[in-house]
Amino acid sequence: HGGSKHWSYADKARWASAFPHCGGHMQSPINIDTASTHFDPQLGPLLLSDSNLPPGESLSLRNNGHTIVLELPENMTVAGGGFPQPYRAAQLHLHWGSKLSPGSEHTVDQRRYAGEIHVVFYNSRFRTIAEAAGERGGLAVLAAFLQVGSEENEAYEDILEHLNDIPEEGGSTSVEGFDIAKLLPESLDRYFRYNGSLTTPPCYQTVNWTVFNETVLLSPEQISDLEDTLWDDQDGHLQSNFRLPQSLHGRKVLASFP
Ligand SMILES: NS(=O)(=O)c1c(F)c(F)c(SCCc2ccc(C(=O)O)cc2)c(F)c1NC1CCCCCCC1
Ligand SMILES: [Zn+2]
Repeated sequence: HGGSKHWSYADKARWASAFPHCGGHMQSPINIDTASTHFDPQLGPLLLSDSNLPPGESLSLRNNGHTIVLELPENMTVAGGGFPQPYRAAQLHLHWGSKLSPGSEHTVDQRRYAGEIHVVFYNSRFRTIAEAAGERGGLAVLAAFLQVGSEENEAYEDILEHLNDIPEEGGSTSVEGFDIAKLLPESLDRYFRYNGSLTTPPCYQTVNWTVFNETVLLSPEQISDLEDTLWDDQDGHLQSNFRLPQSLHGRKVLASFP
């Protein structure tokens, strides 16, 4: 992944020179202007299967210098939601900000949330994610906004309690299986949908994006754990790992709700 060439969020203006797709016309993230979205009744609820991973199953959690990545079993799938075929789970990772400013990737009516979870899937008609990542409709990412609430979020704690094991880039640890669905909003039937890209190099324009309308609440301590515990590959705090909104270039954003 990530290619051999080095990149960082500090030099995101130069990504397109090293990774041509990053200069394309179907890039992510975007600002979602709710007044301009189009209701599409074909966009039914998303159906997650086999997301309740048994505690005996251990998952790898890794600090790759850009985010923390939790590997997911490929028998976990998502279907419905207007997808042509079921998609298999690959990994999930997070985007966050710093104490000074929030760090979601997508914005809604120019509002940026504290953070964002991305659950990455690949189209089951491909054998591997590497193959799917290069094909139109190959990837599907489910995105939900993280907001600061009053209660500790137990599902997120199953991940965040391990951050101290992986402060440095390249660090990895194992996490006991839990219900991955609990990391997403309760209702999977209200979401925005558009065609876009990976939000980091190589920026492949092969992602079917789903951005849930309902947000997920974490405690203030959980958000600050995420902001203050990890280091990137330049010996700086791993913070504000989000790309700025990209132009729609005429793309339509659909909504599963009126
Ligand atoms: N928002 S996103 O989905 O575009 C995204 C990011 F914003 C990301 F920041 C990332 S992490 C950066 C890419 C990367 C770097 C190193 C390693 C490794 O050492 O294992 C792995 C990956 C990241 F991994 C992803 N998603 C990956 C994109 C890279 C490969 C394609 C398939 C998995 C999805
Ligand atoms: Zn992401």
